[in-house]
Amino acid sequence: MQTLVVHKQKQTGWIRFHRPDVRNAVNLAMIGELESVIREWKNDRNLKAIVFLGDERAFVSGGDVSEFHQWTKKEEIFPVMRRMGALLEEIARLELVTVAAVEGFAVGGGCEIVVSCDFCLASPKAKFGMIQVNLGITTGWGGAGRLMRKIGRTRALDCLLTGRILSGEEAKEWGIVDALLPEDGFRSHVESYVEKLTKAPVSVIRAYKQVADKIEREREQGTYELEAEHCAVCWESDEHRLAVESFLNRTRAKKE
Ligand SMILES: CC[C@@H](C(=O)O)C(=O)SCCNC(=O)CCNC(=O)[C@H](O)C(C)(C)COP(=O)(O)OP(=O)(O)OC[C@H]1O[C@@H](n2cnc3c(N)ncnc32)[C@H](O)[C@@H]1OP(=O)(O)O
Repeated sequence: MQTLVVHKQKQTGWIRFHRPDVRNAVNLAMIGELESVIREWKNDRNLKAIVFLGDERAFVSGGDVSEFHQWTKKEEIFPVMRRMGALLEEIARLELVTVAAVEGFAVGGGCEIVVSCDFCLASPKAKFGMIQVNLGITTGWGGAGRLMRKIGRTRALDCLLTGRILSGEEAKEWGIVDALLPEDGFRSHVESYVEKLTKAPVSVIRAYKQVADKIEREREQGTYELEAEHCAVCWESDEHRLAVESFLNRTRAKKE
């Protein structure tokens, strides 16, 4: 694997996003690797949980702005958005406890990954934001619908429309983060927390996850296809093109 570091420990699978030079941005290689780990682990009847984590600087900084900008037409970007949206839907529906453990930035698609997990554990230094609006686009991976279901329509619309960045503490107050864990020894605190969440037998965990999934299905359809479509339409706009150019020029200018 080139973009992920994965291992199993006891009955928990650990997936660490690992593209540190671009703050763990999601590119096509990462989507492919994530699909293959999830599809293998979802059939492991011994596994109880999956923990997603990044590093101290970033959990995930969203889609890879440079790589994805080879595609400028909605017909080109829509399949990429829908593919990642479908993967997050699969993650949300796993019969395993899923945990996002966040130390640094979880922005854009990174925040969409967070809200597709059952739990979010964060360091006080973590930062969360649905910042897609700053690029003149919407969420493309189903995160808007999930955020609305998780923290309520008004707070979610505030995050989505303003692109505000929430600190770990604010995100806890807003309902995105379930527990704040100390920055020092963050990973071992995550391990202990996950150990408590996974005391139950596999059959109990799977049963409760089935119930949670059934309730979610009955309440409403997932919105990832709709979001992928909206995002693909916004992708073609001048606002988006200019915002991306400005982000890429900013990082180029820092190097000069
Ligand atoms: C496309 C899918 C869509 C969705 O459906 O949701 C999205 O995800 S849209 C949102 C895309 N993400 C962003 O716009 C975030 C961009 N990144 C940042 O704002 C910042 O990098 C950060 C995450 C707040 C971290 O800031 P900082 O610690 O100061 O790092 P730098 O900004 O200096 O970045 C270091 C390095 O990494 C590159 N980088 C960062 N994020 C991305 C990214 N998402 N895609 C590609 N590259 C990224 C950045 O260009 C720097 O590169 P170098 O200058 O070459 O070192």
